[in-house]
Amino acid sequence: MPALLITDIGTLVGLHPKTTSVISGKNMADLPVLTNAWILCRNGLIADFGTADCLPSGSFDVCSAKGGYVFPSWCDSHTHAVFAAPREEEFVMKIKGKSYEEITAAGGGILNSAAKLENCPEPELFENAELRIHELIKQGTGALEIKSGYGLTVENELKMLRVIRKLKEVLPIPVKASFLAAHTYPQAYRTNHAGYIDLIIHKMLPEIADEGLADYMDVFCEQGFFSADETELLLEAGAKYGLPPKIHANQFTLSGGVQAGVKHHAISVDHLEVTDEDVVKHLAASTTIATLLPGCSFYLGIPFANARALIDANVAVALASDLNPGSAPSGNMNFVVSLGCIKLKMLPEEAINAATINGAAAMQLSDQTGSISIGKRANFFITKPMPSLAYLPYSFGEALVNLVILNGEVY
Ligand SMILES: N=CN[C@@H](CCC(=O)O)C(=O)O
Ligand SMILES: [Zn+2]
Repeated sequence: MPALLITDIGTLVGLHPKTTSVISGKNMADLPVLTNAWILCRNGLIADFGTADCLPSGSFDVCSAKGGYVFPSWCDSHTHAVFAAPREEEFVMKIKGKSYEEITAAGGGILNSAAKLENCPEPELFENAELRIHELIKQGTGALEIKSGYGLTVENELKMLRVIRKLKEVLPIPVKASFLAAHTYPQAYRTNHAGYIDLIIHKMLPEIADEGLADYMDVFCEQGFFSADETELLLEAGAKYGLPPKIHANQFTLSGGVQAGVKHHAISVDHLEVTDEDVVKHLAASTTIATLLPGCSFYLGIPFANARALIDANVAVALASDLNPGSAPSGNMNFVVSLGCIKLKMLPEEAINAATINGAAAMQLSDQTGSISIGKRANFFITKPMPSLAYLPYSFGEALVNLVILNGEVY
């Protein structure tokens, strides 16, 4: 593969040193940039960058950024991107005034997706997801976490995780898999919670570990789903198989999920639409990342997470899409960054750090992506010319990504 030189970059964004793996608190407002820049990609990696007054010499393919901004690819650390079918029937119920809980009680929700997935052959599930993810890549996403959790039986959880494994093999971006059988109780275990937890711990986990199908252990810790005690039991079981936690916590209530996650050294606790001082205190005293999902709040009409309190307490905040058919049907990270600014009151610099380097950290990928640093994967996107950095989140909904470069090649 020939080296690729990108010239005429208006502003090159996110020049954190390669040693910076995560950014917390007030440091999140610091987003180093270089104007009138170039970047050189070799062997799939960032080989060098600099300013237009000292262009590198040698023979390369050359591509002009035409004055646009170059951003490190979005690192979307929380998605449910493998699903069989959308659920726009629930969308219409929602428009008519039904809540997420009411829709779930009426046969919608996670069990609706599980029924659709049960009837979807594995090759079709894979093709659907692959197409969906290619659309996300065109919108700037360059690293992705994907959860199981619409299987809820041994067979169907394995089906989901094998689809994710195949996606890891064929996609040009790094992908991480989280095992989320503890997403809800399947119908057969509605009144036998202990039985389902037993199935997860003694049947699913050993098989998944045996095939190396998951990177993380996930639990939906929420009233009506999995309690904090059940979450702890599941996290302990996951740890025995070497799966660190990344969990759903405090989406609707103070579920105890944050405290359970922190206690078990979670890489991240995600959602946090509901927080209190104790939650913030626990996160501040830990290295656990707070991953906020404003697309879910926007779509469901639930409160937005208190990003300011978390940042003020020196917590590392990441932003992710939560792409799923029930509570966040968009995986467009440009919109997520806009919501981070508009609804979470994050500065553009904070939101961009949250969706790049901190997203990478929430997937333990910041040694290879999430910033423009020599030696990292050459994964970035070029925008149309913009008047300023803040213009990207400001002009929400505008398609600003002009060109995507992955592994040093035009995508
Ligand atoms: N909260 C739990 N899981 C998903 C929603 C899943 C669904 O409704 O299908 C979420 O992260 O929002
Ligand atoms: Zn989720």
